[in-house]
Amino acid sequence: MSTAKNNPADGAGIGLENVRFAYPGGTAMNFNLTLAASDIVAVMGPSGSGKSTLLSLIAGFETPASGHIRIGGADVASLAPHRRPVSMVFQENNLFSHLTVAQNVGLGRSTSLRLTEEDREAVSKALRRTGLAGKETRLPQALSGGERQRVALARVLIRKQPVLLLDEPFASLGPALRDEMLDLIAALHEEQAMTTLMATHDPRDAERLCRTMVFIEAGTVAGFGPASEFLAGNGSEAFNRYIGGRREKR
Ligand SMILES: Nc1ncnc2c1ncn2[C@@H]1O[C@H](COP(=O)(O)OP(=O)(O)OP(=O)(O)O)[C@@H](O)[C@H]1O
Repeated sequence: MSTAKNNPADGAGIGLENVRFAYPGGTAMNFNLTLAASDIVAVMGPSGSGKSTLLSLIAGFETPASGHIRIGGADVASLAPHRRPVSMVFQENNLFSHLTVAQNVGLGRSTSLRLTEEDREAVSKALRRTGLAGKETRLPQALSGGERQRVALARVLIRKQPVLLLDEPFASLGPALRDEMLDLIAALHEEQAMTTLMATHDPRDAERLCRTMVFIEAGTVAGFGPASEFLAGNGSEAFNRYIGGRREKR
């Protein structure tokens, strides 16, 4: 693993220009957003505002009705999800239940699991890096929730894509595991400098990890700027109302 500090060449800038999308019978969404290469970004906003949809559009799981999505300057609109330079980690179900830990990670190199010696070494290294050495032959159901998410991150590591999308990846974990995972992502970002977007409802996640805030409301980017400013209450009134509501719920 490289110990190099953030190198902008490792991440890719992301640009969404008038990206229009609606689920059948759903509200019209329209996203405009420019993110610098290697930024680490919190995507926050009320439930149902469109955070997961935004990530799915970038990953290619949803197709816009119109507009442009650029990654590293290239329009990725016509590329299938597996051809985009993107890795994505969901809240759960990131792993194939019939494959071992090592095989699930190996999929990051070869979807047919035809792995070279170098690939196998990369898998072992990624498992060591994520604290999973010794668990190579386990099936996902024999792991804790935190371990399963670490397997998903090990796969991200060996894919080495310039963009990482995290859709509430720690929502099902307790506070201690959550902190451990945030630290792991911060360390991976330090090493690989991938442009990272994390959808979360928890301002503490954003505070710990993110430089930039994207605030989504009703299917559009309603706020954008330094995360520290938003979290200090200097972002927008709508963001403060949203965060205030969440703080009262705790
Ligand atoms: N597959 C789908 N088909 C139809 N409507 C959908 C689908 N997925 C999401 N929606 C709707 O689109 C809107 C945006 O959903 P999305 O999941 O992007 O919100 P979110 O901000 O990620 O919410 P949450 O914080 O609750 O995860 C919601 O009104 C949701 O009900």
